[in-house]
Amino acid sequence: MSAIYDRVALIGLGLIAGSMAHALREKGLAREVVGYARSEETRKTAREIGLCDTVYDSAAEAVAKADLVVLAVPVGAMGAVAQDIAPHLAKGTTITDVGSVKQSVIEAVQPHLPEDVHFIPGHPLAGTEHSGPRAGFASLFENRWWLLTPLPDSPAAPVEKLVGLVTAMGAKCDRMEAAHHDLVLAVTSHAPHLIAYTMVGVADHLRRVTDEEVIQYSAAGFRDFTRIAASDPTMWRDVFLHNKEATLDILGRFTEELFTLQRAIRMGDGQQLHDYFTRTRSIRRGIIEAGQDTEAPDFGRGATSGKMP
Ligand SMILES: NC(=O)c1ccc[n+]([C@@H]2O[C@H](COP(=O)([O-])OP(=O)(O)OC[C@H]3O[C@@H](n4cnc5c(N)ncnc54)[C@H](O)[C@@H]3O)[C@@H](O)[C@H]2O)c1
Ligand SMILES: O=C(O)C(=O)C[C@]1(C(=O)O)C=C[C@@H](O)C=C1
Repeated sequence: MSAIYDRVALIGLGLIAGSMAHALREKGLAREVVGYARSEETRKTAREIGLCDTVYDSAAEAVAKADLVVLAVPVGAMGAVAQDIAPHLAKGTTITDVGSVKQSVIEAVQPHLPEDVHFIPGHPLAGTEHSGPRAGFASLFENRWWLLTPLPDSPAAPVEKLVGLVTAMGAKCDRMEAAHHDLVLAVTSHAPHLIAYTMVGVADHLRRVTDEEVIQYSAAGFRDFTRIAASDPTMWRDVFLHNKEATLDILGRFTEELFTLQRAIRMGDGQQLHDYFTRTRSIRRGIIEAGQDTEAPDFGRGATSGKMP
């Protein structure tokens, strides 16, 4: 593939920026990929593994002459990074970010940027529980959604160019309004992470009274929770603090549903439980049929019965 940008500057060299570096270089989508991370240790590791063409000791040097700058730091650090790089951005540069929350990032970043650059917020819906410069891999974005939340005055050409880049990395691109993004992700990503963290916390308390049995005999369902609950603490602290309203709204609804199921168990209402689980099973099957979970086994699609056995 031919290069789409001349010089891409990645700010923050963890899982997402690292995966972008691998994908961009493997597919030849940028003539030069440069980077910067705040910690000296991260920069050292990135140099050792040859993550970028050049890793700079300052964000200012990294963004100079870049035609695309990607902010790939925790959501709570985006504003300070934007302030730091703003005086060094070339006219006409596109700035995007990969933060898991969009409204608060826009509020934190946009005021610092000069008028002659194009800010196009974004969010790849792809990740793992791993973090840091060694965690990235080129295929992370393949067949995954990459949402862009362009601002009302974002000109079409830079947006189209960025759509071209993310699709060339293998992602499926969609555009969305930032507030809507934050509500959707509160349901599909943020609240589920908090529930996983909580469930593993509960098991950890229990472990102390059951002498390691909870861990020793942990079943597959619980193990899936532990994978999610191993995700980066800084990243997730920032997600919850910056998508407060939507997450609290969804957690309120979650608590209501939980009480309903709790009551059904207490009352021995098997039909209610069965109906509920039948509905949720069909959601899982819908996701698989839509091709969103390519690793899931085919478990006899369409065989759902609404009746209790
Ligand atoms: N991990 C995921 O599953 C995932 C998925 C999609 C989007 N995101 C978002 O992408 C962003 C990066 O996440 P990640 O998983 O790559 O995190 P990560 O922890 O792997 O990497 C973050 C990097 O940012 C650097 N950093 C932190 N503060 C900095 C600062 N002030 N200035 C410069 N560098 C700084 C760290 O040194 C680290 O190299 C976050 O905003 C996160 O919400 C994460
Ligand atoms: O697969 C995982 O480990 C993830 O949690 C990735 C995941 C998610 O799907 O919730 C996490 C946060 C992001 O902002 C986007 C993707």
